[in-house]
Amino acid sequence: MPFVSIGGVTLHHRHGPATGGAHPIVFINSLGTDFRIWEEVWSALSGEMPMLAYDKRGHGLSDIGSGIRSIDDHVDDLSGLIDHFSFKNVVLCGLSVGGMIAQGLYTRRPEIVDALILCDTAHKIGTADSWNARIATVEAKGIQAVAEDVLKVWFTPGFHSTRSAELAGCRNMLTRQALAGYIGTCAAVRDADFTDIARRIAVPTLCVVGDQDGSTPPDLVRSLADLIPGARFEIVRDAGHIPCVEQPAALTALIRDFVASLPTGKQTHG
Ligand SMILES: O=C(O)CC1=CCC(=O)O1
Repeated sequence: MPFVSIGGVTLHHRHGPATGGAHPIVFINSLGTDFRIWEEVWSALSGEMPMLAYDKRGHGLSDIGSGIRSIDDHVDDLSGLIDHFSFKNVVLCGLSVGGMIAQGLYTRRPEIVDALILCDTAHKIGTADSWNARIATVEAKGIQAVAEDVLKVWFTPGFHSTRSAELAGCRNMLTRQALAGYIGTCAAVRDADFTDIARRIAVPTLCVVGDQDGSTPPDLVRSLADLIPGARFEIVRDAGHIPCVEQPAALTALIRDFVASLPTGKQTHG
């Protein structure tokens, strides 16, 4: 079964065959999602590079361990998981809070990270007031009470009107997350500010965003790219906050092209 205990936290993961490519890629999912959001990207890239995806603490089938105090708790788990699989020269591909976790891991262990793909993420997401309001609503009424607003930022109006089964499945995924995992991760995002960290990123970085992302809009993601020396910035058309679900082919093409452009040995700049 695809479970491993890292520092006492049971993590649910998916591990692709260690074939092809000099760079293993590790997918890190967003708030309220589990690693199934990468399914179509995973299938398309399968065999091209070693791959790892996992449910972060308090999400999907992973445990919450001792709780979530900050992004650092998620970084602890990711660090241990990468060691468990003896991955080196890693490309971290993080979506939203997953992008913050990627930036956190790079800062802590730059020697194992060769490149970053920062998807629909930023150095700072939302405001303390917006996160506190969401936390209060979820504490009082459950995730269900914020689900329709969240789904509006996750996906474009076109997705809402034409892909009703996927929308329903994603609603189920969101509303069935563990309350403590969801609330703890909301608070971790609220308290995170990676502005100074982003300025010091010295590995090749691709920042990518859906053109209709209502959570981390293109201008915000562009401002993240502007902070990171040499970062590439790309927009995925007809996508909201989760292009790996809404436009997996376009995102896969960007990932494939970026990974192919990486030198086989680590190269830093900045
Ligand atoms: O759920 C949202 O509002 C979008 C989001 C913000 C941080 C994250 O990981 O997802």
